[in-house]
Parts: sequence; structure tokens; C-alpha cells
Amino acid sequence: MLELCGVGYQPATATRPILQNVNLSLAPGSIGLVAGRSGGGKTTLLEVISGLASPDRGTISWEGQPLSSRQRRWLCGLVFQFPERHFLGLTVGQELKLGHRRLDSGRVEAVLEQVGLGGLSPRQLPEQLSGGQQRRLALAVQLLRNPQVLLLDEPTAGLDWAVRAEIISLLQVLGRERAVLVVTHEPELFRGAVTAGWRLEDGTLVPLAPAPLLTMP
Ligand SMILES: Nc1ncnc2c1ncn2[C@@H]1O[C@H](COP(=O)(O)OP(=O)(O)OP(=O)(O)O)[C@@H](O)[C@H]1O
Repeated sequence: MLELCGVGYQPATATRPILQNVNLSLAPGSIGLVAGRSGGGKTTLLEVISGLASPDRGTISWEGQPLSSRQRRWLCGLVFQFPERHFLGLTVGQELKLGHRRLDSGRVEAVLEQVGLGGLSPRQLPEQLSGGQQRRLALAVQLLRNPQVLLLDEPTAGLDWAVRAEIISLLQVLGRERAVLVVTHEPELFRGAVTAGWRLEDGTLVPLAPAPLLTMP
């Protein structure tokens, strides 16, 4: 279980706290959603959970153990908004091998299969993939470390309707084995696909009503 308790965060360069008192519980096998207005702090929340930033107060725990930033970087896989803009590899295979120099071809095939890209050549150029395929590749990059918590920043942004639905279906599959937290400004797209939802308002999480957005487990 991922648990945030009283988490607050104000970057040194900010004039006021972005996160004030964030409390959240998310079990493996569930998908949580955080909605909120643009600039409300959703991306910052993911950066704090993933260990890219350290909260000023509060604790972030996994299975009851408070974790350091370094431990959270191991626990979490974070897919940024528009991840395809940050691809560095010249090929799909190179993109997957960044940070995994000894990755064998069997593991490459398996992780591509896991995200619905089975049969894709590792020699394919990432920029020649469709928008949906690029999002799947970004997920595959994170899944290589087998993170127990998968954090996704606006995973459906900029995709057409059919591809959005495919990505949400994939997240439902990936969410069976790990805790998944999605931040989005379009929560209605995830109707029926998530197990818990909150709105980030004034630096705190306010639960979303269960119906009609959520399917309770
Ligand atoms: N390091 C920082 N220093 C100062 N201000 C910051 C810093 N990081 C974030 N902010 C500010 O905190 C606020 C929240 O930003 P954040 O990107 O987390 O919001 P968001 O909800 O993800 O927005 P969007 O939906 O537009 O991506 C913004 O006003 C942003 O300018």
C-alpha cells in the first residue's frame, strides 16, 4: 500500500506551498486518479511521490515503511506528460536499453508484448511510431524496472479518442499487479476505469464522489 500522510511541499523558488496536507492511500491492484485545474500541483505531486522532490513535511510510505527520496525512485516509475518528446534513443531498442546496458532481446520482446507492442522491431525509429505506440513505448521503458507504483502524468493528452480508450485499457491491465496513479485534467475519460479518485484543491486532496466516475472494486 502506498500511503501519503500530511505531505506538504514548497519549492525554494515558490512563494507559497504547492502541496499543503496531502493524504492518500493506494493499494497494489488499484488505479487512483487525481484531477484538478491546470497549475494546481498535480505534476508536483507526482514528482514528490516519485522521489524527484522531497516533501517539507509528512511521510510517504510503502507497506507501512516510510521511504526516502532514493527509495521512492526505486519504487516508482514515472511517465511524464508527452513522454515522446523526451525519447533519446535513435531506435526503439536503444530507447529501452538506456540505463539497462545488459538488456537481452528476450526481455525487450517481453516488455514490448506487455504494452501491446509485440512484434515491433527494436530497430524501428521512435519518431515513426503512432502517438499511441509512443505512449506504449514510454510505459515499456518504465516497466523494465518493474516498479510497484506507476505514476502517469496526463497519459491521454494529445491522443485521439480511440487511442485514448486503448491507453486506458492498457492501464487497467497494468494496474492489476501494481498501484497506478494517474493525474489528469479530463477525469471523465477514466469513467469506470479507476478505483479511487481525488481532486487536488488548495494543496490538498478532496475525494471525488464514487459515482458516476468510479467503479468500486
Ligand atoms: N520549482 C518550482 N518553483 C516555483 N514554482 C513552481 C515550481 N514547481 C511548480 N511550481 C508552480 O506550482 C504550481 C503547480 O504546478 P504543477 O505543474 O504541479 O501543476 P499541474 O496541476 O500539474 O498543472 P498542469 O495541469 O498545467 O500541468 C504552478 O503554479 C507552478 O508554476
